[in-house]
Amino acid sequence: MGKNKEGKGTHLNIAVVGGGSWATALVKILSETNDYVGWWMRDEEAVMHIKRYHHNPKYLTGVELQTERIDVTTDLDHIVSEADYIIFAVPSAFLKPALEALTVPLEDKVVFSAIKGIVPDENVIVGEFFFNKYRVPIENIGVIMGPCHAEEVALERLSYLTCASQTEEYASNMAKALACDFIKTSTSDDIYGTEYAAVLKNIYSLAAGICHGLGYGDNFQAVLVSNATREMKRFIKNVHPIKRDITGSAYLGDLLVTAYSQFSRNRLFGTMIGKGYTVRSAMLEMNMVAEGYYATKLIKSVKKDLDIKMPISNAVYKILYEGKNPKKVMAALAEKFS
Ligand SMILES: NC(=O)c1ccc[n+]([C@@H]2O[C@H](COP(=O)([O-])OP(=O)(O)OC[C@H]3O[C@@H](n4cnc5c(N)ncnc54)[C@H](O)[C@@H]3O)[C@@H](O)[C@H]2O)c1
Ligand SMILES: O=P(O)(O)OC[C@H](O)CO
Repeated sequence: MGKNKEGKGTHLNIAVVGGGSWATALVKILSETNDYVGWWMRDEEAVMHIKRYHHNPKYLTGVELQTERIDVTTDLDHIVSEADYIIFAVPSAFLKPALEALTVPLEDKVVFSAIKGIVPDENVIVGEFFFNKYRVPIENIGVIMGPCHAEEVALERLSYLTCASQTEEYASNMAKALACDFIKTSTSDDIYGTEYAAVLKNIYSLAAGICHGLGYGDNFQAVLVSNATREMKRFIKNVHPIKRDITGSAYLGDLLVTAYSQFSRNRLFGTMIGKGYTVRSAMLEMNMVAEGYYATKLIKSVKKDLDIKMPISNAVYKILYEGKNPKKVMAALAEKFS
């Protein structure tokens, strides 16, 4: 790793996999700081559009991309072969299908997940999925987490990201690669805790949205978020008991941004449910993916052998997957809060 041509950033052989909002935001950041960014997306028309007009036609369309530094393609093998560090930013529900095209090994790569979800059928977080299915050593796995909406990256509003890996050098290299005028970065070794926090905060954001849609006010939302923080802490402590400060920005910070922000996909999805939309109609309304919808179901399988009280996740499950009345379920949940 060294300075890039303008001497202002770093150079890592790095690539981003994904064509949505977060992948686009990460490519924008990395092309500020790196000479070269590989970028895979599945949509050939979008690739042509980006090369010609320097904008993603579907996501963060206002962002002008520095395409002279970006190698954008639908050829996943090419992107993976060229890179040492690969960031995955495909919604968890589509990760396995996206990887079907991959024929080159990942074992010798440094694999970072920017995905905040659980892999369907496998019922594991993304880091574990790459370890189990692609034989990526745990030391080569990292995650990029923290309270950061792609839309605010597009606006270059100051944001903070946490790069976690059990190999300090990889976390630190990624943190340097992502740091720019509007992104501050820090490192961590808590790859499990930060990933689970990001999965859970999406479910709690759905709950916040549902309650907002039902007409609950700020006073109640604050109590919901306090209870969600405790639920998150109980869960993470149980699945990966190490010393951590749950009030850190990759844990509580991410919960707060997703529960309160106007940009939150999960909160928006939940708000629609609270207002009476069906799951199907809420999905059709959104051009984007609310990860919490999938996580609500999958976290149940992850925790089935664990004795952890998770009243908020259970309430969201009842509403989304058992068709229970949101008003009644949230009223019953509210009785359990303190
Ligand atoms: N958007 C953010 O601000 C943000 C921030 C941090 C992390 N993340 C995480 O990044 C990941 C990607 O989220 P996003 O916000 O970029 O998603 P998005 O909703 O912006 O984009 C959806 C992506 O999924 C693809 N897709 C949609 N339907 C598909 C299908 N049927 N098969 C295959 N692909 C399909 C689309 O082509 C697009 O690339 C998620 O895990 C999310 O939690 C998002
Ligand atoms: O708030 P959401 O649901 O759009 O999630 C996006 C990011 O995870 C926020 O950090």
